[in-house]
Amino acid sequence: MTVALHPSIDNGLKQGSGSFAGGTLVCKCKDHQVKVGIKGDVAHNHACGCTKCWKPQGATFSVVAVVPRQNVTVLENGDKLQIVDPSAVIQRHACKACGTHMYGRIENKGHPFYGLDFIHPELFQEQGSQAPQFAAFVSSVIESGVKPEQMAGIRSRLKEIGLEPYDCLSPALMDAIATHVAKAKAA
Ligand SMILES: N[C@@H](CCC(=O)N[C@@H](CSCO)C(=O)NCC(=O)O)C(=O)O
Ligand SMILES: [Zn+2]
Ligand SMILES: [Zn+2]
Repeated sequence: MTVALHPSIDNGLKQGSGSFAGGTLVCKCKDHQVKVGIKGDVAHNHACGCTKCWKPQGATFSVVAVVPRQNVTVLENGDKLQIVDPSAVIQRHACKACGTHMYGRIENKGHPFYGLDFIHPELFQEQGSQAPQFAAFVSSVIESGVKPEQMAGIRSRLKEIGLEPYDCLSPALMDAIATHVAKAKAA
């Protein structure tokens, strides 16, 4: 049986159009849905195995990307949003009714990713946003109940669909974090 990762990638990656102009993220409620407008395409889209990112029912990984925070606007039913864990680095604003995370915001101005919000592109009502580029925090799925002996199958399935598995972030993002830290230390 094929290893299930996430419904939006289990049948292979759907490449982005390369000219996605933005769209609307919609929560899973049947009515009074929370809607969040996003300007422009997403960046650094990835499958994330961490325990904190929102995943649809039954998924092992989330699919999460970043956008500049100024490109994110709550359009409808923002009164249904609440912060999942105010002490977390990424403050995830979730729909109180259905639990879907609509955007995650970093408020710490010293954080390497300050200025970027985390969103789940599968919630776009439009097609064409950037496809996932890699898989992050892969070993962390064990914290959600995956057995260590399942990891070889998970990593090989990720590679098969074109997502290089990393146990933290991708080398490009780890380099960006280290560059930020080095500059902060030098200042
Ligand atoms: N093993 C932990 C890892 C959690 C973690 O560090 N997650 C990252 C990536 S989230 C999107 O890529 C992170 O930056 N978290 C900050 C936060 O969640 O506030 C686990 O699985 O819980
Ligand atoms: Zn909802
Ligand atoms: Zn995560």
